[in-house]
Amino acid sequence: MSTPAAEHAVGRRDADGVAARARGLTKAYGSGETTVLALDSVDVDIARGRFTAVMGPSGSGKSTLMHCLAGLDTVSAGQVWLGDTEITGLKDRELTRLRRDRIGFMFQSFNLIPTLNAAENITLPMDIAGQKPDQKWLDQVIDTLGLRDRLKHRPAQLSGGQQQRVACARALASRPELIFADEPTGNLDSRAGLEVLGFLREAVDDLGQSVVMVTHDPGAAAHSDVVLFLGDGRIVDEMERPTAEAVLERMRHFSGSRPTAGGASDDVAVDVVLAADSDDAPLGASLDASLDTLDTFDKD
Ligand SMILES: Nc1ncnc2c1ncn2[C@@H]1O[C@H](COP(=O)(O)OP(=O)(O)OP(=O)(O)O)[C@@H](O)[C@H]1O
Repeated sequence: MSTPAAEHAVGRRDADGVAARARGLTKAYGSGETTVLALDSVDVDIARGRFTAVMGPSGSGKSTLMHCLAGLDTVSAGQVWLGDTEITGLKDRELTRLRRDRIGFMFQSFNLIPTLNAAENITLPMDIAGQKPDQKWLDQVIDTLGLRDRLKHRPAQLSGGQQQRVACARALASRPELIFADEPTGNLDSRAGLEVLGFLREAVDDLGQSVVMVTHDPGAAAHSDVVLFLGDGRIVDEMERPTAEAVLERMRHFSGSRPTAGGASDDVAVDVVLAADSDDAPLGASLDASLDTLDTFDKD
């Protein structure tokens, strides 16, 4: 999945400002002796119109950072903004509306509703919100993602890659200010994963979207404009125009990396980069995941 940074244009950095921002962002889980400091006073700017990857060893705080930036989790201290809106301190109802109207989500598990076809899944968040999609934009997204002839198919009738493309279209449908993608290629074989990364890249380059992607895969991170490296709840490094090799090298030298259940995190990264193509993409989205989706796009 290695793509030299030079192969793609750098997203429109700085020109359009900051899509999300955090200052002194601190998140602690638990209390007393069992407190875990998942994020330790993080300052970060997520540039608008760029593709940002977040990497780091298991337990370094990647998901927590994404959840706090997306208003899916509360913070212990510090401030978070989406564009000019400070989201820390918003009430649940306001946060739900902000997520629904201004943020797109992609998850490793696709989170599609099994009983709805692709077209219905794509517009579900907007349907729930009572919003009418901009048909011209929607057509552009559907064609860019190559989903035109799959719109009537249900998730079980689609490959894993196609399901993730539907999830990508769903995230793009309302033209959100920022798309958060949590391991979007984690359940895909490397060919389908490459495709999805290519579409995220196009969403940034051709459609002007802003994307933040959490990944363990240096090959996936190489599709981004900039990689933020987390270690022990802090941003410890940043890499512009990453290549898979440079990211892998950086990960190897990580200090404070914590072992995962399956082995050291660096080994995971190496495995993913070296993994051979496989055609056995997992199919089907679980009902639990689908219910999570409904929660995420909750009505107000
Ligand atoms: N709900 C929770 N309760 C207690 N501790 C938590 C909770 N969620 C996360 N943590 C802890 O916070 C730290 C950061 O977790 P986080 O999931 O953000 O890491 P990560 O970098 O995304 O990890 P991974 O790569 O394994 O998904 C970890 O030590 C984790 O155990």
